[in-house]
Amino acid sequence: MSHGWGYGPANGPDKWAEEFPVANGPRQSPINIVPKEAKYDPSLKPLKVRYDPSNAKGILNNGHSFQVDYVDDTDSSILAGGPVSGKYRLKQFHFHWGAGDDCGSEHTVNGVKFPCELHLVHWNTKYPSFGDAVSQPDGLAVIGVFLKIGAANPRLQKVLDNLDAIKTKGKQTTFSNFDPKTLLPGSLDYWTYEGSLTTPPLFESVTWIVLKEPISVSSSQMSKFRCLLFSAEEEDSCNMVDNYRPPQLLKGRQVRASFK
Ligand SMILES: NS(=O)(=O)N=C1NCCCN1
Ligand SMILES: [Zn+2]
Repeated sequence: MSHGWGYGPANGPDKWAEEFPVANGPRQSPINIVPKEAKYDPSLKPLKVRYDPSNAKGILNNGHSFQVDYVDDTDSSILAGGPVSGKYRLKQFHFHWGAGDDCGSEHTVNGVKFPCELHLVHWNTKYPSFGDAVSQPDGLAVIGVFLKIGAANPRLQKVLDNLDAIKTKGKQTTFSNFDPKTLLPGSLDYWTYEGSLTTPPLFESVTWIVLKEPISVSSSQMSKFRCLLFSAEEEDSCNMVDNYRPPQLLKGRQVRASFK
């Protein structure tokens, strides 16, 4: 690829394998989840999630999405239990969304796309850092949460209120005192499978934990996501929309359910 990866016709998901051949690997993400084909696993533990709001550090337009970064030098914001062994530290959360309310999520359920999907990215503390963990087969655990059009979400709005300050690629601003647990639905029932990063370098290092229950977002709130730009301040403007990879082949993987 003569230019960086992205989501356009010249540098989008269909082209990623040219620079990142693992794109055609055996455990790529996202996938289409078929609930009737997911096996209930009674040995799966409940998810344990505890975040310290004071660990919130900043919010960044990285040119592909926007992310909220967390201080991860202690075990104060942790995911444990569920399908993972040990403790995974929260690194950041970000979203994927569509140009309209009819698409945008990366995972799908029975082929249904949601308008947006939240990813909370955690790394395995058996490794010294995120950078070390990101390429290990048990290095990351990402919680995926679907957003469904409905009532405006006041907890999400606290994040969206900061997007005007990071409109263009590379812009960042401080973002403090935010507990991402407030973005989770009431039920922590989940599907889980072994997969990958959904963006380059597409490392096959992710234990995916996709929550069954969506959270709400209003159509007006979705419009705020779409005001962000893929482009930098001095470049021609390109709206940040459709920043999602489509579902990939399951290649024999089992999807397990934490619920009956
Ligand atoms: N969408 S994803 O699978 O979370 N992909 C990621 N890539 C870079 C590091 C964080 N996450
Ligand atoms: Zn993601």
